[in-house]
Amino acid sequence: MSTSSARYVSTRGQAPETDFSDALLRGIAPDGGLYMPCAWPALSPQAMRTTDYKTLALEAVSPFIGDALPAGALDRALDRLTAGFDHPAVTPLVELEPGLFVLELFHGPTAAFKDLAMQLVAALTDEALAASGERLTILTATSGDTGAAAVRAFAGARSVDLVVLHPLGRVSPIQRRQMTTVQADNVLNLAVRGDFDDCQRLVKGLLAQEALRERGRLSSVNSINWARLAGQIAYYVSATAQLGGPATFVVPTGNFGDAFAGMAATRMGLAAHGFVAAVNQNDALARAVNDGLYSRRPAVESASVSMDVQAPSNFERLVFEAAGRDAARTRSVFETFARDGAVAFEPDLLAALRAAVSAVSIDETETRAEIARAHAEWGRVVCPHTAVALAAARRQDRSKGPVVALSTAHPSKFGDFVGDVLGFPPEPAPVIAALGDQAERMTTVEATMEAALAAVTAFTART
Ligand SMILES: N[C@@H](CCOP(=O)(O)O)C(=O)O
Repeated sequence: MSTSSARYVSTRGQAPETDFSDALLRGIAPDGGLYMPCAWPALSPQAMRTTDYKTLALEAVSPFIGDALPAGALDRALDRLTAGFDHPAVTPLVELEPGLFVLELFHGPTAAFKDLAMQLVAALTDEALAASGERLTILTATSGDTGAAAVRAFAGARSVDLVVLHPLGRVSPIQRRQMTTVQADNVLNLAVRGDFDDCQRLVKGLLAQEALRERGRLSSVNSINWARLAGQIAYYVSATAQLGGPATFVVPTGNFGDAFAGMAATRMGLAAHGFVAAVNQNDALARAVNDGLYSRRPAVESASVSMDVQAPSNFERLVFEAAGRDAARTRSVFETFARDGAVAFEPDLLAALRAAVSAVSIDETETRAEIARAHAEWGRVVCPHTAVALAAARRQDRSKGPVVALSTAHPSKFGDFVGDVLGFPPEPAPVIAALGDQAERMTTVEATMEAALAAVTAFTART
């Protein structure tokens, strides 16, 4: 394990280099780019041999922290993480049929894969704030799962205020109640009249607001925060260890953080046959990779709500890597996209993007059909996001090795839709069954910076 100081650069190249603690507590670089490690650390042989989640996560994540946090911080954070999971393997790998597996990532406190990194990030944030004596306001956009995981991880945290922006009426009722029924004074839920991309745009805009910054540190726990991705690398290592060799990973994709974490694992030396980003009909990423044009369209509503994203933030990290870490070129791509709503890739960049990931779009009809097929063929009840991944996984060539579809959420978070397809409701996950019937607390705002800023300012000024 490394104890040297891991350093971070911005994908836009106009922010000073920094360490893990600062990258964690900023969330996004001051030039609007995303932090990336200056160099990819190598995974230790020990990390790739063990199936013990805490051991492998310690090995995989510690080089990204170096000596930027107090000694033992990661060890304590991983104890907190693993204690919150209801499966001894934490991320069990299940074979569906020869050569096809699902990696179950939903055994945590909110029954979605976000818990794996969010619990870790919350514990590491506590450690960083205790060391610096600061308070932090966290701003987070969600299409359902991130917000629930963040509320669960940060509710009641002494040095943190958490503001979660979700698109009004566009998350599942369970996802909404996981956020809004938590009675914690340090949590504000904003229901935004817009879509997830509006919420993410507002978060990025709020992070840059001087008026808010003057009142204290601001950060985000979306996957724009490098610490989120570092935490998600571990389960690719775990899957490969459980399998005993490399796989093709099919990742249900929204903000592209999860898929990018897998690619990061391979940069660190993990063997994999490839990555497939499985998107729903919100297919900006698939169109970018398959057609070479990254263009903005309004998000459409789907059953796999957590993937209703048309401007996936982590695509910027992929472009940065594919461009050979050319920050000026990356900046130009994303400034063009922000200005014109579309950017075409030059042939060399497109070839590098395609070498890193392939992308498949699965529509609502196929999602429903896959939920029914998964139940008929394997007796498995799956959530719509997992169904998107499984439908894409069926299209993959298994002759070069096994295919692993990531199962990112428990079906009972989407009980109405899954129940409608199958004709019976999914068995609730214990953490869903335990959801109380407390009154919901949320504030509805327009999708404008003025409205969001006013709500956040009033919240942070409340004491
Ligand atoms: N799928 C997400 C959208 C935000 O993704 P993140 O990984 O960047 O936090 C959600 O469930 O909210």
